[in-house]
Amino acid sequence: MSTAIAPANETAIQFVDVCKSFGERSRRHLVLDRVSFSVPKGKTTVIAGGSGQGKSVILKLILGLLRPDSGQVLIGEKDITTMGYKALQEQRMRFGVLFQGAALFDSLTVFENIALPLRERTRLSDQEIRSRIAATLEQLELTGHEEKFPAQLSGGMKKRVGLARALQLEPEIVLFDEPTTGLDPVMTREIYELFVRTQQRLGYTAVIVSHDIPQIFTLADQIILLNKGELDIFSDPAQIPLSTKPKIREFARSVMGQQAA
Ligand SMILES: Nc1ncnc2c1ncn2[C@@H]1O[C@H](COP(=O)(O)OP(=O)(O)OP(=O)(O)O)[C@@H](O)[C@H]1O
Repeated sequence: MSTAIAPANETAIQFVDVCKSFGERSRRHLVLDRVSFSVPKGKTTVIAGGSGQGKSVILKLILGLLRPDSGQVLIGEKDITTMGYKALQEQRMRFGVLFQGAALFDSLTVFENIALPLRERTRLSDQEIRSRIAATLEQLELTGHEEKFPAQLSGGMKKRVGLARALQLEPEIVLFDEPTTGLDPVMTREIYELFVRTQQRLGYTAVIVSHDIPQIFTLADQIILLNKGELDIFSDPAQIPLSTKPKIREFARSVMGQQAA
């Protein structure tokens, strides 16, 4: 459990004493045990931890797709755990989401894939859509690829198209679930650098669930490590190997290699 809570006006997301378990009483599996943390506005936060530690559960709680057993999940200053369906739907408009596979439509060009949320959710003219997409293509180094189909793109380009699409409705918060799955370490690093540059330029809040250690750690403003229902928060990756908790030091040794020496 951690209590590193920032002032509300600087906070995009806040978990307060959140418990989440699954299963019947006799076989109850406690995944999050009174977890508290804040995600600062306009920064990049990484959530890391071993398999099955609850990283995806946290993303689903943020999106209101799961409700906690107890505790509060605040987006800005609104507690979403008590919201009805309609309010939650409106709330989700504030989010952009980028999942593992980027979920592109194979039969649509890059341009049409990126235009999809604008066509479905806005009344922008074709001209406005074209100019908005041109700006995003440039930011994500995709200019010149707009008429290609997903099958013609490299893995890294697909991820960039996925982010371009997630950014079209100008979200305040972008959630990434293992966004570099399938990429080699060099490409992973490049993609994260581009993602963090884009986040800094546009100013949204990024929450990244990732196994890519240490590549992403050195780029993040905040790192949340999840371990057996508890979490630890670091603003500087160099502090991880210096933790007073033996389990965290062990984690640092096993995944951060020489950095932990
Ligand atoms: N809907 C659900 N019903 C029952 N158990 C669930 C459900 N969702 C998650 N869990 C359990 O909660 C635990 C955490 O799952 P979660 O998917 O958040 O892990 P993770 O940290 O994202 O792991 P990975 O890195 O392998 O994706 C797991 O034990 C999982 O089986």
